[in-house]
Amino acid sequence: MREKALQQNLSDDLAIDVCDLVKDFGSKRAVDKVSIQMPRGQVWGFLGPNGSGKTTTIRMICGLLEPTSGYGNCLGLDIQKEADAIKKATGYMTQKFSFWEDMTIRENLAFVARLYQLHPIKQVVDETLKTLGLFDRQHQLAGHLSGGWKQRLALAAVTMHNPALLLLDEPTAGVDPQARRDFWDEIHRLAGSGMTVLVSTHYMDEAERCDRIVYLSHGKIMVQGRVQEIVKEVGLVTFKATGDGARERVEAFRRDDRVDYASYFGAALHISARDRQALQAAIGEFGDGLQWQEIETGLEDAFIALSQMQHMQSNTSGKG
Ligand SMILES: Nc1ncnc2c1ncn2[C@@H]1O[C@H](COP(=O)(O)OP(=O)(O)OP(=O)(O)O)[C@@H](O)[C@H]1O
Repeated sequence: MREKALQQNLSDDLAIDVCDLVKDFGSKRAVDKVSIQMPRGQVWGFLGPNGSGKTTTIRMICGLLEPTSGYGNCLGLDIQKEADAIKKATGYMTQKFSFWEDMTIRENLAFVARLYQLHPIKQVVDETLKTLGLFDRQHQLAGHLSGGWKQRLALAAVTMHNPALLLLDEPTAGVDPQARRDFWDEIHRLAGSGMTVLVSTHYMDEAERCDRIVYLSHGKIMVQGRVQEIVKEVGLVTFKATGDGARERVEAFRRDDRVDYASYFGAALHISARDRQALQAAIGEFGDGLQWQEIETGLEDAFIALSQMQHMQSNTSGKG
């Protein structure tokens, strides 16, 4: 009854408007009271460690999985009562999107066009091939394509019916950097034409290309906002050290409780903490002989620190 009353507060102006979504698999809570209010026409990134609940949330949003509790709308449609209409109005690219490998690109797309009852098939397929830059390869077998072209074919298949919302679950996993960049150009082109895109990813450069980020951990939203807002909210101070022996000091800093995060990358040691004084004290103790410089905290540093903090919190509450 209460949910029904609350349901009336959902906004049709939002592409996704879900509240307190919970999903339990047996005794395991995969998604824990997730609420997302996403305006139309934007590109949002869905981030979080493996198993944090991204796929499960996406599947509930597009009506493929019934929530244990919670409610919401997707494109103004009730995620529980209007799942069929949502499926028609969305494009969902799963992590293991599959094709008929022994069929050509054109044949695969024609098959999808028939599934969606798109007419006239030839014209729809021609347009899709041209828009996605697949026309010259239309007669290649899907099974012979490289990872990047396979993902492009998958994108063609899920956007062919011109969905209002595109849900992409780690679409560029295992794809080389140039192909990832091309894929993201396509995503922004689609967003420019009015499509709303929610994309889960583990890549920071991709996260930085999103209008907003939602970061999940253990089924809960830990933080959301623009990249800069998130970095600020995590509130880390970061120092970078170069010089002989920088790499060898990583372990010492990692073991130190005053340091939230230590890592070696870009030929430099990076250490971060929320407590500046504590961090400087640690540098004073273990950082001798290195060249230190304070730098802006990157998104990756912020996320790794977040997941480590969350990990420590759950260990502590587990012990309690
Ligand atoms: N059908 C299922 N039955 C039981 N447990 C499940 C099922 N689907 C997901 N889970 C569990 O729910 C949790 C969240 O999984 P989910 O796939 O949503 O995470 P994810 O953030 O998408 O992970 P990844 O980044 O690895 O894709 C995991 O612990 C997973 O093992």
